[in-house]
Amino acid sequence: MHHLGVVHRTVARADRAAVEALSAFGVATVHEAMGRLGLMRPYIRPVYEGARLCGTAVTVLLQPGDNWMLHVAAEQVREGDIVVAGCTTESEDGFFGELLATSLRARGAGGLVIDGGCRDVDDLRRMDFPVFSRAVSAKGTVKATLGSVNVPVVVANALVAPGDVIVADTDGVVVVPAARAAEVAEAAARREAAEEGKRQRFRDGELGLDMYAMRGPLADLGLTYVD
Ligand SMILES: O=C([O-])CC(=O)C(=O)O
Ligand SMILES: [Mg+2]
Repeated sequence: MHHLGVVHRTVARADRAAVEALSAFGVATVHEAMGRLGLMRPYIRPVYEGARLCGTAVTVLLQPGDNWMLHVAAEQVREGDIVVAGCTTESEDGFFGELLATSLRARGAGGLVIDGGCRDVDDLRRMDFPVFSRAVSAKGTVKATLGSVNVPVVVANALVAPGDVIVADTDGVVVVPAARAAEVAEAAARREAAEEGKRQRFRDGELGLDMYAMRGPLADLGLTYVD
């Protein structure tokens, strides 16, 4: 089967309870909890301050300067999905704006991640429809070439399969494979608990040098203090 011109209607979405659990954590915690994997490149940024999202991926493979497949994807969206769009070739055009956001929201989508451009940012902020993109661009797009929906897509260096969990906040975007969602949520909770312990010790004035037993290894390497 060709990779372009295909729409998969059946998606194995990550377990809802696991998605809900992951939504409580920040991107850095989720990334660490899954073994420092799954991060998109940091050029993908929220289009307005404070945007955040968590949900299951409906994936889109776009052609440069063409947003046709976003409309095709809208029909495949279910409550709690995030539309995640990669592009066959780098493109910063404004594929997405408030009209498409209105459509996606009506279908139950919780946001968009796009390795392309986005426009109508003031409206998106007012709507509080979270979008993470590589660019903001007023340049319009056409509807002329086929891409695909719900195929595995590489988005900003991260492989996204339909149904994977996407978590995005001010720190970036992380992809959790659907099969790992519950396990990663548990690891994230353990990590947060451990960090709370460390936070209290730092607050009390303890130094990382002592907390992490770093003095010995630093001396072994010959770190020298000079008065
Ligand atoms: O219409 C478009 O092509 C993109 C856009 O600005 C919108 O969705 O509002
Ligand atoms: Mg518009």
